[in-house]
Amino acid sequence: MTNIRAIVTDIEGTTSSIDFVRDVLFPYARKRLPAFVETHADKPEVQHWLHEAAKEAGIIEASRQEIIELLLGWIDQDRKSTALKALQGMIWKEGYEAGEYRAHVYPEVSARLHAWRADGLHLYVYSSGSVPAQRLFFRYSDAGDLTPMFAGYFDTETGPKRESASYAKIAEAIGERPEHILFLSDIVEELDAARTAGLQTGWLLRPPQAVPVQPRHRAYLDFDSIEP
Ligand SMILES: CSCCC(=O)C(=O)COP(=O)(O)O
Ligand SMILES: [Mg+2]
Repeated sequence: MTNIRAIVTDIEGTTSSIDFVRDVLFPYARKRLPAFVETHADKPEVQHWLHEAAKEAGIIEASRQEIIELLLGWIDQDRKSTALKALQGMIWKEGYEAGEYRAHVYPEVSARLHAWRADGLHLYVYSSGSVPAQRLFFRYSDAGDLTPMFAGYFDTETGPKRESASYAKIAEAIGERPEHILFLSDIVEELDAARTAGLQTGWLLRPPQAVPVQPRHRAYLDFDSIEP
């Protein structure tokens, strides 16, 4: 890799385990979502995202209960809906602040982020989780508060992660040429989209995943093997 000035990393499957998101965060949000919506539906931000969810599903006239059912179904499908992610983030906040869980990060990640920062690289996050959820995730990580490592955060309000236009927008927002940015993810379609926009790519294949014989992107088992 040459001339990397910025690294943009995905979260789930890249800095952190899919199991933590699936087995801790999603069930926490699922259990509390109905009461959260009933309690906070009068708040403009909550109202906005409930309306966006209904719009996305094409059910504008839906009752509150129908929207709750819709959102619970989306949690089960792991649908990367911007509206669902925003609402999940608000619910997770309560869990982090109550000390119910800490966000998982793989053991080598914190040291690597510190080393890259010390080398003058600028670090960013791009995840389907909402930006507030990303900030909470790294603030309450099991490696301590990692938010000082990151210069900025992007979510699907910038655009879907499998569309190259999203990466072009991120490069513009960061103020770096795409070829000077390394995007890290566990999802090959996201990496394909980033490459189409001109970014360099790194494919995190955390064990027990097998590295294909001819991977479409440079493959890494962990952050220690990445030399930007
Ligand atoms: C940081 S919020 C929790 C993760 C989440 O909801 C999610 O969808 C993560 O997707 P990613 O794009 O990081 O693979
Ligand atoms: Mg991922």
